[in-house]
Amino acid sequence: MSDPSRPVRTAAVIPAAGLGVRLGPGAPKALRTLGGTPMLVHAVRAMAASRAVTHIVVVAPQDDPEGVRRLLDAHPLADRTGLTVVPGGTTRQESVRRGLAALPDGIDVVLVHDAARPLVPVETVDAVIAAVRDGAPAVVPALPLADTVKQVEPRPQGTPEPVVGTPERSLLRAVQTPQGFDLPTLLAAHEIVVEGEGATDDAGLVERLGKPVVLVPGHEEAFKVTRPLDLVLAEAVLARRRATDGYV
Ligand SMILES: Nc1ccn([C@@H]2O[C@H](COP(=O)(O)OP(=O)(O)OP(=O)(O)O)[C@@H](O)[C@H]2O)c(=O)n1
Ligand SMILES: C[C@](O)(CO)[C@H](O)COP(=O)(O)O
Repeated sequence: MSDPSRPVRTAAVIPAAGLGVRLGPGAPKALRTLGGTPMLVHAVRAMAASRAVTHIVVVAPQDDPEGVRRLLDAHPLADRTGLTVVPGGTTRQESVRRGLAALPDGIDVVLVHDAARPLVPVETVDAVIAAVRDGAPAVVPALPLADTVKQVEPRPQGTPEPVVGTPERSLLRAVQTPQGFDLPTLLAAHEIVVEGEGATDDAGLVERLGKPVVLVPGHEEAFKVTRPLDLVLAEAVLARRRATDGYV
């Protein structure tokens, strides 16, 4: 049983081992720069900006975790935040699992945050942490959709796809990261869901446990850098922050 007099300790796992195929040729996505600074460094700073986060585990591209450690050591964090770097796996789910295995003892709340969402504001991070600390086992930042969504019967690329339905848009949300969990819940979720039958996010694994997942408001600037146009938007957001907020 947990000791109620012990302070809650919060850590963040940052999966950063993806290739960034949709962004096009180049270095692994997390190592590409935004305003001259690697996207991963922005993402690590975004987690460290929350005073609640005491430790960060970065899950690095498999081929060079030592290089990622050197890169992060060259961009030091405040002393209150510990840092571990481990090599990633071939899927996001596997990378997150490796990050969870590297957490230090004594962590109660864990955030999982895509390196590919480098500009999430600290207010969003803190809102997720607060909701987990208030007792929700799984918390996800989310936004309403701007586009109408169609369900289709998939066809090979270039062939028109038949529409089979139009889900009611007001009931849909686009989910972001960081997603926050009480640690035993996320560990249990990763344990029961086998690779290949996974979900595209960690909260999806928790849903399969039958545990409640709740949403808090996401933020437009927490978008995922996925395609080349996202990089243009990220550069613009960063330039505005640097000009107006003294952001580094
Ligand atoms: N094997 C993988 C695949 C993805 N990720 C991480 O999961 C996050 C979300 O993934 P995504 O945006 O899909 O990144 P990529 O897999 O790099 O993109 P793509 O699918 O275009 O290759 C990213 O921070 C990515 O680095 C990871 O740690 N390990
Ligand atoms: C976790 C996530 O960012 C939530 O929107 C998303 O599911 C990751 O998807 P990807 O295809 O791995 O980028």
